[in-house]
Amino acid sequence: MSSVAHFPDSSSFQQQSDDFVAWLEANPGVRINPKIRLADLRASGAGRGVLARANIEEGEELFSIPRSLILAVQNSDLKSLLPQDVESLGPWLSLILVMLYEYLKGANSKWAPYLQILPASFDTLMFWSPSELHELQASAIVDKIGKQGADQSILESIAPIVRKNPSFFPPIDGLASYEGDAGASSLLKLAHKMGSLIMAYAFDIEKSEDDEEEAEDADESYLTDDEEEQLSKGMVPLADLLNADADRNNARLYQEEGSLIMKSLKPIYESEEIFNDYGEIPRADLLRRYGYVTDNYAPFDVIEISLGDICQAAGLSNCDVESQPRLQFLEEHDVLDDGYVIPRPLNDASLEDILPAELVILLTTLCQTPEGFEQRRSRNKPPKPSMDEDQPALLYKALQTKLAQYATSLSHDVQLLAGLPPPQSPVFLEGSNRRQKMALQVRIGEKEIIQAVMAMLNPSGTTGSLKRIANGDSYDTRDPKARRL
Ligand SMILES: C[S@@+](CC[C@H](N)C(=O)[O-])C[C@H]1O[C@@H](n2cnc3c(N)ncnc32)[C@H](O)[C@@H]1O
Repeated sequence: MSSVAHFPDSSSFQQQSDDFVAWLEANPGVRINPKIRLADLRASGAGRGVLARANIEEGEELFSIPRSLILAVQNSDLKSLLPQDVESLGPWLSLILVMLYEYLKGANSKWAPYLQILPASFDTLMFWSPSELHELQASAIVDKIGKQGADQSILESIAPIVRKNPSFFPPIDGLASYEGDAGASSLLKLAHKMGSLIMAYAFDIEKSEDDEEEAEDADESYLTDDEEEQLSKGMVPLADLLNADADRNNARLYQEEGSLIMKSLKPIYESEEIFNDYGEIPRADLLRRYGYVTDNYAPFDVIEISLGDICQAAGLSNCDVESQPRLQFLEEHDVLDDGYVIPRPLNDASLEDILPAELVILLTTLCQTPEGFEQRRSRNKPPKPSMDEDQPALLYKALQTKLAQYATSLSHDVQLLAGLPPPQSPVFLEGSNRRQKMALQVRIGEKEIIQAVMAMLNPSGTTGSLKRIANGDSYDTRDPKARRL
């Protein structure tokens, strides 16, 4: 959630919104439907958002932003100031570099009134302290934050350019340069701020036909089978001020030749909020990427069970492919993963609906008798996924292992949550308290899924038949994060 504390100068919040809208409207090619307005939603923890002033019809244009106004590598003069090809840094790092440049230009940046309204601090997981992250307990999201990797990329690819060009990247925080530990730490802080803005605000920008022709002329042999990888990122003023709340989505951004146009997807009534779509993301991922959660995303929650947990439950001493022939066999057939994602079972979903085929193949392979496995191996074919025999017991045991890694029980967490202010309450949680609450919501969702899947695997609630996978009893929960090499 964007809280009061996230905006640099909260006292001039409204003035900054007004300046931003005035700046937008002064730019040729910008159209803003008078039926919408930029609103202050800080009281509900949502920062700025866009509301309807009047009833809006389905398919109505809400606003149009010319491509030239997108804060993107192509539109910043940085690319002509540096000798190197900025775009070759890739979509993320190139935009981080350009945003650093524009941000450090201050009032001289073409995007100054826009940069001014963007938050200066975030609740995304990248910024959580170790003790705040601890509140997420055994959630697999903790291993997906990627701070170390991001630090390394910034130091390797961005720092040398920034350090070599102090006139384009003037040091801040009273530093003489971005050299040394203090310089590196100041640069990392700034670059993470830009990276986090990109993560929560930027759009993947499809090329306009003109750009595509230019790219073809420049390099006719250019080919890619992963178009998404090639899409550049851009910050689209106003379009990125729409919040999102799962299925409350009522608007979409259409990328047209010269401009990007936001249109309503359904009738929107006066005073209603206009919501974009951030996708069907689990709350853990919403927290990682956007730094907020709402209960409307709960249906998209998932759990991830690691290969290590499953191997442990099966009684294997480790999950090294080299020393475990069954894992090696699956690896050779490209059906072995480090972790398996199980979605929340909704609407009478069956095990077949929710369990990924690779997981069931792994369970089946681990449950085979030595003779059965040898036969499979000699036929050089992984088994067909099936949950007919010992597989449910093995998965049940692995889920028990997973559940035991969370420090508190589901019922304890539900009680804790009940003691906190509800979403619509006037008491608004700030800082670490809000983070704690969001972590609680995430881990409750994950524990609910684990328990629901366990109930599906063992509907009678007995553990009699589960004893068949007996040699896994010695599992050691001190090594929950065992990873395949
Ligand atoms: C694309 S921006 C939307 C504009 C943002 N509210 C602002 O004031 O700058 C995405 C950020 O808005 C906030 N946000 C989006 N949807 C939200 C919601 N339904 N509730 C609370 N915060 C939300 C989150 O902080 C998220 O990282």
